[in-house]
Amino acid sequence: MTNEMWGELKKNLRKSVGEHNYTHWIAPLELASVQNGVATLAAPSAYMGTYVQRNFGDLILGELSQVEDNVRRIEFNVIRPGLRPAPAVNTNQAMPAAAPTEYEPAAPVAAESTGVSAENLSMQERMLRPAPLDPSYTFDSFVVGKPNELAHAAARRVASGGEVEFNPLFLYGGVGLGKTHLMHAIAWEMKAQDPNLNVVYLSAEQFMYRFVQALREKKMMDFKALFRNVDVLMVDDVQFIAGKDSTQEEFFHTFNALVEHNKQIILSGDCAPNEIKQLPARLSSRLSSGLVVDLHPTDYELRLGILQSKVDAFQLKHPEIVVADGVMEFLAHRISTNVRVLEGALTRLFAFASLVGREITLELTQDCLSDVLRSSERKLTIEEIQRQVAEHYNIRLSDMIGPKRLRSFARPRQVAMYLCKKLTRRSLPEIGRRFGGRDHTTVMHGVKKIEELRQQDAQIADDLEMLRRALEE
Ligand SMILES: Nc1ncnc2c1ncn2[C@@H]1O[C@H](COP(=O)(O)OP(=O)(O)OP(=O)(O)O)[C@@H](O)[C@H]1O
Repeated sequence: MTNEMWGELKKNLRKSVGEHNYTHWIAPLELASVQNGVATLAAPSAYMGTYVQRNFGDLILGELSQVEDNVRRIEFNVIRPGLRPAPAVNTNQAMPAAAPTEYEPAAPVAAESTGVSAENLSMQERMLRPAPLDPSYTFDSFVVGKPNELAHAAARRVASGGEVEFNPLFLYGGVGLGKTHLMHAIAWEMKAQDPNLNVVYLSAEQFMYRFVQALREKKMMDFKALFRNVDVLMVDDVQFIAGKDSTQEEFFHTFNALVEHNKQIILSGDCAPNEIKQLPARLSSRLSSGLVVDLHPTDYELRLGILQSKVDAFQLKHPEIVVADGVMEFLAHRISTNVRVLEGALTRLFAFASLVGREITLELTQDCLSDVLRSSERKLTIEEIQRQVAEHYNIRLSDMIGPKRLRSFARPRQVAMYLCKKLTRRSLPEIGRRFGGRDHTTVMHGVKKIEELRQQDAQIADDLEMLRRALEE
């Protein structure tokens, strides 16, 4: 991706986020690299990176993926004072093995904020310096629901210490579903039980970064010794090392040595080990040898529970802010992409409400979050609706679309037409075409009929509500 493309992309962002947000948050960002599906942006401070990630992360990702279709994630690096960011690199370019980088990876925020420069740290501190743990990522703040209950139970079991039962514990799932949160929670819990326990948490990218550093400084023996002496090793986003031959080789040896000594390993990834592309079979089978659990996409109830707990936490700090009825339900319905986006939306709402001193109403929510709501809008297709309705009424899809006028087919057909009209932006003629080439007046009649029945027939009203929920989830 070229600097020109990045410039163009920023112009689009400017339109979406408005002038004020653009000047403060987007304009200072530079694109450092796009590699292996990760776009790295350079921000002047860690705080800025975190803020942008939370509030505009999905928007930026959306724009980036229009230009580079393999971008799945964005990360932020901190520009060290006095250094300009490296020019944006071509995605096809492989990362030079030991290229000196002008950036600190995102994690050294702790060192930065305590004023300790990386150069002054000892070899041991540099190599094993864990990424900071987020104090808010604890078991107490983790909301458990059906989609994550197994992962939560496994994390709790591992955190309770004692005999190592599953090694490694491998947590996987889509973006922003709580993998990192659970890993930090395990680390906090273990440290609370035994403050002397050497728990090292870091991202796979940081593991690679340190490995490359050790190679460059000819400190491989130290690197090996240090990593093999930890009590608990946690590596986030392991898919990152796939295809990086020497890093994955070293990781494999570290992994084996720790397992051999009965040391707990906890890993996370965006998919199951056997689905990680370019990961050698022997490593993938080692990673699958303990307990592999996935975090499923959130459902409506879990999202509502998470929102409730976040609102409670916000209101502890800002008791003056009132959230009107229906706002959380609205957000839980409309933002189903991932929890990070949900949280970002809430943070923005609270910031806005506290600035203007107003109650958080539905209207304010829609105004303040119009960009997030737009980008989270799931584009339902007519086919999806037809399929769901056919399944609900237990009829074949072909009967729903076909010419038969039997009531047992005609009513579900009208329900499906009604939902297509309400939940998609398709025109009546277009809907008619997709229902076996029917005329738009037939669709209009069907929609009207269901609108009437909805008022008179509780069963139809229930069916519609259930179908709408299932489709919007
Ligand atoms: N069940 C939950 N309860 C409370 N907060 C949650 C829950 N799930 C996710 N979150 C919050 O959502 C945000 C994103 O979660 P987290 O960073 O753990 O996701 P992840 O699965 O590691 O994502 P990625 O794949 O991007 O690394 C965090 O702020 C986390 O606290």
